[in-house]
Amino acid sequence: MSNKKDGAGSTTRVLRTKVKKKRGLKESSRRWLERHLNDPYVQRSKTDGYRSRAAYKLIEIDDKYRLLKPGQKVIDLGAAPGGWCQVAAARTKSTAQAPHVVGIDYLEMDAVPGAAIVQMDFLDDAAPTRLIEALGGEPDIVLSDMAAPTTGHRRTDHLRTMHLCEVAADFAMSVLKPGGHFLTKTFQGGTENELLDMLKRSFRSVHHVKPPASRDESVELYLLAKDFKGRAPTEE
Ligand SMILES: C[S@@+](CC[C@H](N)C(=O)[O-])C[C@H]1O[C@@H](n2cnc3c(N)ncnc32)[C@H](O)[C@@H]1O
Repeated sequence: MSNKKDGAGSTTRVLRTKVKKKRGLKESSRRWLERHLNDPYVQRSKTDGYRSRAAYKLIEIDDKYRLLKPGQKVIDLGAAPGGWCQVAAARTKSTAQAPHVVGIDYLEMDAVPGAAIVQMDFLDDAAPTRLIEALGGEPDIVLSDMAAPTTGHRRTDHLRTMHLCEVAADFAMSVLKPGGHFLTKTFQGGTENELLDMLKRSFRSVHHVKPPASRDESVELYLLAKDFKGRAPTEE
């Protein structure tokens, strides 16, 4: 995959210029930028043409659990800048003309070949309908890498991201095909156990995953719920 086609290297160029200038950058920000730029996954993503190092988290999880298959329909929640969409589109590619991957983010992002992008807040009441319309049917897989913008207050950040995770789980259980899968970012500590119990009732296998690309020092974890049991038939 060429990074010239979709500008995967442009963010890094801007960051490198900032590090070089150093003046005006706080010490902690400068350290973060240096760590980011020296990160082997960041460097690999430039060579491989992925928009984000996050792409490798999905690649590693999918290589291990074999979720994505050609012809499947996928919804990617919190898609920008598009790394997961790139991986999902490549791994579900089939002869069908219609996009089989739909990503949503409130941030603007460049088009991803093989994926349709909906720019809106996933918490908007209209988002589920927009996503299903754009996909043209129910998904086989719902992915969520959504993270709330950080406030600096750890507990607040945790609660806000866990809320996104819970809304994503409700959405997945209301739209997935029987046998479908749900993968979501979550955080270590407390709340996710309630979510775990809810998912265990609806999926045949549920467990936490920490892919090697997720930094050891990060409290981030992924929750993988496989083989959706399906919804109870609605009463007439
Ligand atoms: C960690 S990034 C996702 C990276 C992406 N998986 C990739 O591979 O490029 C998290 C994204 O979640 C998005 N997000 C957070 N809350 C959201 C919401 N309520 N609706 C839509 N997107 C949201 C953020 O804008 C951000 O782009």
